[in-house]
Amino acid sequence: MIEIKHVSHTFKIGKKDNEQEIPVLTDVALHVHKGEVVAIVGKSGSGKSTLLQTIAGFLHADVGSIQINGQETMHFTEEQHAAFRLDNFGFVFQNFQLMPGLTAFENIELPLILQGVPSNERKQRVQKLMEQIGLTEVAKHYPNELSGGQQQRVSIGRSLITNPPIILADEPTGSLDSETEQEILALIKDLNEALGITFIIITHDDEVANVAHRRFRMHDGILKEEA
Ligand SMILES: Nc1ncnc2c1ncn2[C@@H]1O[C@H](COP(=O)(O)OP(=O)(O)OP(=O)(O)O)[C@@H](O)[C@H]1O
Repeated sequence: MIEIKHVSHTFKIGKKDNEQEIPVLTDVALHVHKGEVVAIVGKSGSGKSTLLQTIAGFLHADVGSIQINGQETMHFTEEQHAAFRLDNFGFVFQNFQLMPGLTAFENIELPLILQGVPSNERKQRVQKLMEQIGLTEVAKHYPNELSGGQQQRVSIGRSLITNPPIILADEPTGSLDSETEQEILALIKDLNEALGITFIIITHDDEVANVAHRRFRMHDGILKEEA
């Protein structure tokens, strides 16, 4: 499903005559099977988010190969990446990144509008998904009227509505208390088991990493699988 080989990336900062190089990914390899939950743990600044951005095509790594569903994405144009992302990935972030002026329902509906799905079909799909993930009661609420856990459910709903095979989650429970964290982890587990969705989860937290089938550790840009 995801096959990453020999991916390296160095950020260059400062002016040309005084350029500083920050190596962030070094010869990274990662193979994720369909239906797996994989956790990437590691200290702040170790390169976890950079790897996720590289997989999603928000950032172009200097070298290496990234194959997703059999397609090499390293040399995609921006347009190709954008189209590929919409079909293949859902994103979940620590700070939810919901649109404050849209209701829970409208936030989840948004990716379908971007995909050009007709209004009737959109409403049906959003309603069905909101029932599945326990959000019907808050459909008309705005993000600032929701608890952290509810906001993260909405953001998971938004990531799922286009039926992507892969969800990339960057610290999905990072802003939640431990009880709400457990709820969200249970939801991730259910979605993986019921729908076979593949998850790559970045986390600092061992509790979160425990839901994963396999765990990798990033240390100074080097990724290693842990036993
Ligand atoms: N756009 C950028 N330009 C220059 N350096 C960057 C850029 N983005 C990240 N870095 C640097 O790359 C390194 C890795 O950052 P990254 O965000 O991938 O780490 P992380 O493991 O995800 O950390 P955190 O858990 O704090 O998000 C850090 O030293 C960071 O300062």
